[in-house]
Amino acid sequence: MDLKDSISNNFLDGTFASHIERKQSSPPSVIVIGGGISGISAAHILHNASFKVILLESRDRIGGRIHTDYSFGCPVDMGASWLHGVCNENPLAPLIRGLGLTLYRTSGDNSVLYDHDLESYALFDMDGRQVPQQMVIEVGEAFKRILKETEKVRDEHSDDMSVLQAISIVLDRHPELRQEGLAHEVLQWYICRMEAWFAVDADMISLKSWDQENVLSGGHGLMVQGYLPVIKALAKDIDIRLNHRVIKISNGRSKVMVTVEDGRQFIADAAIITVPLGVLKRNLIDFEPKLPDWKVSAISDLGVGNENKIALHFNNVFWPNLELLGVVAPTSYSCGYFLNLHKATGHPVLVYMAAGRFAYDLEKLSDESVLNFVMLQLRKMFPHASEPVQYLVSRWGTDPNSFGCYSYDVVGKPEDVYDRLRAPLGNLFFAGEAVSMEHQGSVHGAYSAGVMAAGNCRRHLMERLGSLGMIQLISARDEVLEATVPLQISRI
Ligand SMILES: Cc1cc2nc3c(=O)[nH]c(=O)nc-3n(C[C@H](O)[C@H](O)[C@H](O)COP(=O)(O)OP(=O)(O)OC[C@H]3O[C@@H](n4cnc5c(N)ncnc54)[C@H](O)[C@@H]3O)c2cc1C
Repeated sequence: MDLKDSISNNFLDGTFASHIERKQSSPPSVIVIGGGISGISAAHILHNASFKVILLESRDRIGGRIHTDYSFGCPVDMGASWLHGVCNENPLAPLIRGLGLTLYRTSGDNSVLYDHDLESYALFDMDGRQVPQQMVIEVGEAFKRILKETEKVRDEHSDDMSVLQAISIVLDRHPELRQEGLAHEVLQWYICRMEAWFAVDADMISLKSWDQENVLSGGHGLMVQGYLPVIKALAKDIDIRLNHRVIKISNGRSKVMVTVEDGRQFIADAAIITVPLGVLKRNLIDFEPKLPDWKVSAISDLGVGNENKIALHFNNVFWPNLELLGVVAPTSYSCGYFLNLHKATGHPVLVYMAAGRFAYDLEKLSDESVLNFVMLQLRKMFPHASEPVQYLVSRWGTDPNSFGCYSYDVVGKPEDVYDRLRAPLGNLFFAGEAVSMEHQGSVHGAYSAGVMAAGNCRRHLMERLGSLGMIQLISARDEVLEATVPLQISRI
């Protein structure tokens, strides 16, 4: 590219940086770092507002922690798969219904413990015997009472503690809530489900924060066609550069210069950073000037959990028509469960889900060993289970593009951690699921964070660069209101 091309491109090679003045008539330029839903939504908004936008993504694909795999001949989400909050207030609802995507609702508003209605799962013990449904229901009730009692423990202590610690205090106080034998294993399974929601073990979940999330109404719906169509729709017409791993961000008074792994440099009026918190924690991006201490401490004050999925594709369906098939065990670490995609999508696929320390431990094994382990679990329930014809193993914890699955509140989390994470630094704006105070760890939270960062960046540049009459400002909200088709939900 010659100098002339570089200038007209507006994203300039660093060597020419000192020669460049932004032409009064040219639109402001923004570099978005990270091509997950947060970065893509930010780029989409700014692109529609006639800003010059370039998106730099380290992987060879877009979507980030949304990763719909099609190698089974059907969509399988190896990252996010549920829309949490199947309601019109969900910021993603208009887009999803506009695209005509179907949701399979796995739970209603009053679902027991987060995700699933009791009627649609079966638990088995280590010897493959099904746990009587009455016991599953009774222990579920006991678990709810235990959690209710932990609220008193919370009120009594000014310092935060882990949910596990609080449960143990409650069980000391209320021996009648303790469970023995098989019932104890079922209680561990409920704890395992809770750990899966936060993607960390119960000894790391904050008692003060665990139930403070503003959960949207409408229950939880699986994206039957996968999440990728949402990403593709938002990514349309955006200048996306794959295999561009950002290693350095220099934040000047009027320009931001971004350097990628192979040494190429891009310059724009502002940048929006949406890389995962796990990546920021590893200091894989060099900031110049260095990030202030309050930002560095915010990055370390929020946790990142881990969850992995092992998807199994079979020739035939040998399991019952239920949504979840669980194995109970003496510890929550040893409990496990399979999501039955056949019920939701009609495809013969089971997805084993592992969270917390266990998810990290699985990543120490080869794919083949992981498969062997998961098949052992499955054969506890169904001794004659056939071998899968294909399988997939995720490794979100060690993937250098994510280093974890999503953020969680650590025990003793400072109140203002989200404000500090989100706060811009001059021409640098921060988005991504981890900066979403209300809906952290979710796709819709990441989306909203991207929309918000784009809005803040746009306002900042308009103030800084003067009035931009030529810019046609189209907000996400305007587009959203056009979609009037209802959400398509099965199993209501
Ligand atoms: C296993 C799993 C299950 C989940 N289940 C659900 C669910 O059911 N429902 C739900 O709502 N949410 C779920 N989530 C969470 C949800 O996927 C995330 O909150 C959301 O997708 C995050 O989007 P993001 O844009 O903030 O980050 P990401 O999607 O991670 O995007 C960040 C992008 O930055 C890129 N990047 C990293 N480093 C660099 C670099 N140096 N330079 C350039 N690019 C870089 C990454 O490759 C990535 O594409 C799940 C996540 C996982 C992993």
